Amino acid sequence: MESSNGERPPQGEDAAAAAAAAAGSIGGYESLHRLLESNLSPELFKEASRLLLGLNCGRALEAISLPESTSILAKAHNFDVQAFRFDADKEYLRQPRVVRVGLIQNSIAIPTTSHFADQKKAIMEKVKPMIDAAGDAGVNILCLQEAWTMPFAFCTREKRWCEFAESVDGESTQFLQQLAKKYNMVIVSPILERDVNHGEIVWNTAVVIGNHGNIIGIHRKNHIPRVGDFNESTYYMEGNTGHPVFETAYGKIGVNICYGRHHPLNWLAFGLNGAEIVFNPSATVGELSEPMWPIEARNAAIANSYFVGSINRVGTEVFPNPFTSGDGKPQHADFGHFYGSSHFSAPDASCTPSLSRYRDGLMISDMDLNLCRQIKDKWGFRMTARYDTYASLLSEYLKPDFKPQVIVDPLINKSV
Ligand SMILES: NC(=O)NCCC(=O)O
Repeated sequence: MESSNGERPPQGEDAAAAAAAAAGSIGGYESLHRLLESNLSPELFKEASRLLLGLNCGRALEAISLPESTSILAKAHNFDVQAFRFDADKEYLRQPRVVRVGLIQNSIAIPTTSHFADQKKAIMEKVKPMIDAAGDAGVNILCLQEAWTMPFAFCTREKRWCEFAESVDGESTQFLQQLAKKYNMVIVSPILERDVNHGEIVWNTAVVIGNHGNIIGIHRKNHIPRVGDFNESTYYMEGNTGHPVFETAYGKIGVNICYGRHHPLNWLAFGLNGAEIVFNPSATVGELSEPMWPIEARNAAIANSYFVGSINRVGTEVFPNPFTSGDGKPQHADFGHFYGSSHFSAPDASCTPSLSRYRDGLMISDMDLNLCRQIKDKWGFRMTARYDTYASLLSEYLKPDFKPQVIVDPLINKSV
């Protein structure tokens, strides 16, 4: 059946998703992939997928099957699960290094007007079955979304939301440490951090928890947005942890938190430090960034010969007090639609389809990390980069008397 605007409503969705679509929500179609799948012939869909998602080792990415318990949890708790496999070529001197990696995207659990303690508890209760599903599926490294323990309240500029901040070894870390140990899984936990040893200031931080439940280290968000309603500079400053790469039991990982994905040199720095997988836990809305979303992480994976796991939260979060965007438009009480669409990108330019644009989800991928070096050998980007010239340009640029290297056409004003 077609709607009045000629679009087919989503197929096989749950009631909430169908209601969102019927209401004309920007959530509408679940993903580009599913939109194409439901509208193209199988033959054309295969070709469109090849063009959009690329090929891995000359083939379309294969879906992998997961244990029944994962599907049961997904059904019972109404989240999307998708799982794929990235291969690498066979090598004679190295065994394959296959790791199973997971990404979790979710909406908040109860209204932002609820007691803060209840909100946090409800989110943790909501995310727990998704972590259990990842654990049951044998995920080795799991990453949650940016500031996962709270609504993304920074649009409001109200300081009371700072109450969600926790010390690095606080409540959410302790909760995840048990699960990391239980499932022998590395967990990346992006939170609002309260730095108790430095004047109780607040940071946007990812805590990296090892598979023994130990805290391996932290990374603080390097680039703080000042765009649209993303007024995060009201709450925390640019991070002071550089570009650490955490060598875990399953591979070398980095975390490029949200807005850092717009900065190619930020991605580069994790690559120079040897990352094999970089996570990009995010919170971003459709009107602002959706056209950029499938491009930036994928480009970073290609340019730096590593895998990228991109995560965005889901849903529309409505806040108690309206705020303005400082653009002369009417005040409003929500950011807009967080469009989910979490996915993986690989160094060979292939990528998975995305999770739902409006449902909670768990994306799982097996990835042979040998692909990183194979692609470095094939394309030689590290070898052909001109780091010396970039470094000297950057050091000149930082000087107050920097002059851009522009050669003006002496005939620029001459009429023809
Ligand atoms: N959380 C965050 O940094 N959002 C900024 C908006 C964007 O980068 O799309």
